[in-house]
Amino acid sequence: MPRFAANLSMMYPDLPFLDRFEAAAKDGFKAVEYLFPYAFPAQELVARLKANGLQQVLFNTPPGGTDSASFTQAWESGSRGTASVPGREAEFRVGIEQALVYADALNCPRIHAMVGLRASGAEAEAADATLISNLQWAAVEAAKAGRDVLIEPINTRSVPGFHLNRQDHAHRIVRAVGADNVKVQMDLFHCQIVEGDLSAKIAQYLPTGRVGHFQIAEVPHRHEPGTGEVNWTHIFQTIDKVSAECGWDGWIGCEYNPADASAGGTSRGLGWARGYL
Ligand SMILES: O=C(O)[C@@H](O)C(=O)CO
Ligand SMILES: [Mg+2]
Repeated sequence: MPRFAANLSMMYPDLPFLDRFEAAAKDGFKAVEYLFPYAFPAQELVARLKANGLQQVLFNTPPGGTDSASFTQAWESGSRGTASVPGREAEFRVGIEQALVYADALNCPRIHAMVGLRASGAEAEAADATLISNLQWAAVEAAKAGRDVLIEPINTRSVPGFHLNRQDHAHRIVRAVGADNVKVQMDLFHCQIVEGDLSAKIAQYLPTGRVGHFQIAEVPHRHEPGTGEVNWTHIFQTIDKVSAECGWDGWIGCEYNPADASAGGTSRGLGWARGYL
């Protein structure tokens, strides 16, 4: 059966961030993910996980910057990662180091290194070369700590200018990096917008052993499954069937904005997940 993690950056928007752990646990989640932990002391987050019987299964490396104040600033000023951006290798390395410190404290097996935007006119080949060499360095550092590093194709409707948009591109990069602990974060929201053909893509990529994590949200609006164009029953059955065949036992992050953002709206919107949580 698919295992779902609550994405605390998007779900429970009516609650302060630290209170979202308890809300997710009360709704039956056993795991959480979110964008960034850096605004909080790691021990505060560990306490919330422990108190609510939750595992941390994913978070992102900083989007740019060189210390916790500039991480937030980088996100607010539109930086969406540095992994593929020539000239920002030092920021990338600081980000990986910082993420590994938190991953250790939170006992989180994987981190997502956001690939970044490509400036108009910048060479795609140069971005790919930077991405591969940054990931080769990150793979060694993460392996010492027993962590995986993920890259995620993101659609350009949501993030104009994002360098990595397609699964085949991401898998080409991962193969070129050539490290067992560098994998793809397969977000089916982005995949449906850019490529479609979700079941075939799951069946193609999951058995490669190079999919480290799934995320889901409905399309066209990034809301709960069941509010738009995707047949989620079929998708979850496909993930289940292919996982059973290839031995994949990862998590599916619920990375959606609840359609009802008012108090209690996230929990009321979990009808789609009742049989799974
Ligand atoms: O899909 C997304 O947007 C996220 O998984 C992310 O990491 C950053 O935008
Ligand atoms: Mg995502």
